[in-house]
Amino acid sequence: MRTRPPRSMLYVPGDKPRAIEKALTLGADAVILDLEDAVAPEKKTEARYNVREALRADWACPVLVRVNGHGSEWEHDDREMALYSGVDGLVLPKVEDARQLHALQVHVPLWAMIETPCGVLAAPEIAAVPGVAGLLAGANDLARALRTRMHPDRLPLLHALSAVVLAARACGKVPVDAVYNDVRDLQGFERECLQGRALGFAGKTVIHPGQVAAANEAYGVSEAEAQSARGLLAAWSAARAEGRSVATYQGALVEQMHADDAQEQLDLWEASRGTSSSGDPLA
Ligand SMILES: CC(C)(COP(=O)(O)OP(=O)(O)OC[C@H]1O[C@@H](n2cnc3c(N)ncnc32)[C@H](O)[C@@H]1OP(=O)(O)O)[C@@H](O)C(=O)NCCC(=O)NCCSC(=O)C[C@H](O)C(=O)O
Ligand SMILES: [Mg+2]
Repeated sequence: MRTRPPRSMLYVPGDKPRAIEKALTLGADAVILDLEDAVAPEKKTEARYNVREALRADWACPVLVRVNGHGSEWEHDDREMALYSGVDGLVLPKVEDARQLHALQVHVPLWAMIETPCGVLAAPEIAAVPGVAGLLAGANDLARALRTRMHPDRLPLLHALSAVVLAARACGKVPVDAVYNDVRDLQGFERECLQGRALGFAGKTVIHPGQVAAANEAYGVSEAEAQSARGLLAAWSAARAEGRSVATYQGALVEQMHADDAQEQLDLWEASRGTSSSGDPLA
């Protein structure tokens, strides 16, 4: 079966049963049940209980749990509950040191959040840990730590965001972009998706039902893109049949890497046909 990285990963606060129930049907490629920053300290135990119950449900997509941070009083119990309940992966917030991950003896994929200056600087070692499936950028914590402000074009964060993409891609792992805070501003969200895709992210973390479809579309392969990939591959095959390793398609240079990219786009297009539950986006 062809697989694809998640286009959308929906955070759902662990202390909001209504939102958890709703998340079952929203069409996200993955759901992250959150026990960390979306849950107040006095609600941590209740949220962990809710998440344990939620993991029993029949989900159409992989379900991950974001546990509380390394060294927190809740981290151990969160992790044990999630692993015991059959979670599809753990999201680890504010990872700063690969040794933290090497020490974890778990059997599920790890998604490391890069959201501190130390995390950005250690991203290459974190991404290289064998159990790490992907890196998630955390723009809110990064902005706070860098003493910058959230900015429409994200200029102050671009270096860090690109560092996340570089580290993940260098290790064959999945880079996932940060959340967009203004849930009423769909246009701004779509703009940021396009920017994230251009930077090399494979998908986006989202925080509201209204953002899911737009992320799936922005990070998916459109019919027009698939068509163009087919055309490029035909031009490339014709050139190769004549012994050439350079071609043009619609006036632009085509070499092996362009053909590889077009083939990857076509594979993703095929994998994403039908519902989001067809195939495992996190496999
Ligand atoms: C951002 C929100 C607080 C907005 O809440 P609200 O104004 O209540 O939303 P709506 O009234 O528009 O909600 C409409 C219905 O949708 C459901 N809903 C809302 N959010 C979700 C969700 N995430 N998943 C599933 N369903 C959701 C509501 O229940 C309403 O349903 P109904 O009753 O049927 O009308 C809120 O959206 C929210 O809490 N979002 C998630 C916040 C979160 O998870 N935060 C933590 C992750 S982000 C982060 O930590 C950043 C990162 O670490 C960093 O550093 O950057
Ligand atoms: Mg954060």
